[in-house]
Amino acid sequence: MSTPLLEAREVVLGFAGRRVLDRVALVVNEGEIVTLIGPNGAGKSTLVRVLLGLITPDAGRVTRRPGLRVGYMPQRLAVDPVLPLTVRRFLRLAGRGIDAAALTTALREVGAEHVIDTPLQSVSGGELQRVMLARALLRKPQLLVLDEPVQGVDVTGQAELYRLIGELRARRGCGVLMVSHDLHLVMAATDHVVCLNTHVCCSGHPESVTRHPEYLRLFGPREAAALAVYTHHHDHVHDVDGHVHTVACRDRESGHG
Ligand SMILES: Nc1ncnc2c1ncn2[C@@H]1O[C@H](COP(=O)(O)OP(=O)(O)OP(=O)(O)O)[C@@H](O)[C@H]1O
Repeated sequence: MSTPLLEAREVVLGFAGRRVLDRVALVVNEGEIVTLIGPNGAGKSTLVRVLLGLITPDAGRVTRRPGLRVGYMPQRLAVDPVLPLTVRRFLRLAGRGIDAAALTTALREVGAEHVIDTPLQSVSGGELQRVMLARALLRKPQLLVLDEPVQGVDVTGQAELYRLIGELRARRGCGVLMVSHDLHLVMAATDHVVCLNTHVCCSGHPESVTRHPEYLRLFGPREAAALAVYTHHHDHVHDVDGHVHTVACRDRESGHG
């Protein structure tokens, strides 16, 4: 097997003395879709930034394949609402040397060619996510990093976006690391799930994770997941510094909790 695109080991990070990431490990291989799930404030976006090299961890190691081309779709887009900016112009700002053909191709690939001359502020939630995806594709990435790619999109649109992400992976052979809140939809669209709550609570192939007692205890029954309701039952608690205190400890095959 070739070397991973991205690998994190024993990553630790704190903000103002509060631990946000605690000995986190994660691997993304070529052509693999890895999904980070976890409740609000679990450290998902922070971990993504550490993996991208935007934040240096306090301890641990992040290894990216040398010369790795990454297409990053951030969680938030800060665009001045009064700035006259069409989709075409917004995508041009993504980097030097982006020609008209590349721009059209990327938009066509995500099914959003029709909004090319629409002001960015006027596109729908689903169209905006597709435009952001097109922007990430412009770098011809070997790894796509998507932070909540279906936010602001209705359930049907979410399923379509996950299908599109799967198609892009198949067509381009790139790896995908994404952050999601919707367990139900993500389960069908990912190869590997990492459940984060400061530390890795459990991880593995979605099939085995969904059968894993720890997963069931973390996220409740499938119906609850379908409603994207987080019922995060732990056998441990986190103190104000983010440290883990075990309430009832058991050895588990995937992850520690
Ligand atoms: N630059 C920062 N300075 C201080 N604290 C921060 C900073 N960035 C993130 N945090 C804190 O770190 C914790 C993890 O935040 P993060 O955004 O990574 O969580 P998340 O899992 O992505 O949450 P959500 O699902 O709500 O997007 C939060 O408590 C947040 O307030």
